[in-house]
Amino acid sequence: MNVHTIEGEFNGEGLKIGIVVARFNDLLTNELLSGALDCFERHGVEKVDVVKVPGSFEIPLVAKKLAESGKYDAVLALGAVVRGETKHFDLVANEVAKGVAKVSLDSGVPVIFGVITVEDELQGLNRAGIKSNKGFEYAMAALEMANLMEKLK
Ligand SMILES: O=c1[nH]c(NC[C@H](O)[C@H](O)[C@H](O)CO)c([N+](=O)[O-])c(=O)[nH]1
Repeated sequence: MNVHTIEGEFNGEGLKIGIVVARFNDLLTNELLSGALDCFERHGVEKVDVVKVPGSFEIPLVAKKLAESGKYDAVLALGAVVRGETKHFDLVANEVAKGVAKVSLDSGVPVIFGVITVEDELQGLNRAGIKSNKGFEYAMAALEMANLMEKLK
C-alpha cells in the first residue's frame, strides 16, 4: 500500500504573517507576542504585521480583515482569557474560538487560535514564559499551516 503523507515545513522564508494581539492581560499577551516574534525571526520570516486590539473579543473582526486582505499567508491570534473573577470568561473564550475558526474556514487562510484560557494569572504566566511560551508554539503552527496550504494548492 502506498501511503503519501503531506505536511508543512517550518520554513518562514517568503512568508507574510499577520498577528492580532489583545491588550487585555498584556502582562501575558506581550510575552506571547515576544515568543511568537522570536519564533518567526528564527525561522526566516521577513514581514510580520502586528495589530493590537482592546481584548480577545475583538480578535475575530481584525483577523477577518487581515485574512481577507490577501496579504498574509497565515494570521496568528494572541490573547489571554483569565477566569479569575471574570463572570463572562466562558462567553469571551467561546466567542473568540468560534470567531477565529469561522474566519479561517471562510477565508481559507490559516488563522491560528493562540488565546490562552487559564484559571488564574499564575497559570497564564506558566504558559507565557515561566514553563513554556505558548506564543512560540502557536507561531510554529502558523509556519506549518502556511507551508502546508502552499503544498495543497
Ligand atoms: O482578552 C480578554 N478580554 C477580556 N474582556 C474584554 C473583552 O475581550 C472585550 O475587549 C470587551 O468585552 C469589550 O468588547 C477578559 N475578561 O473579561 O476577563 C479577559 O480575560 N481577556
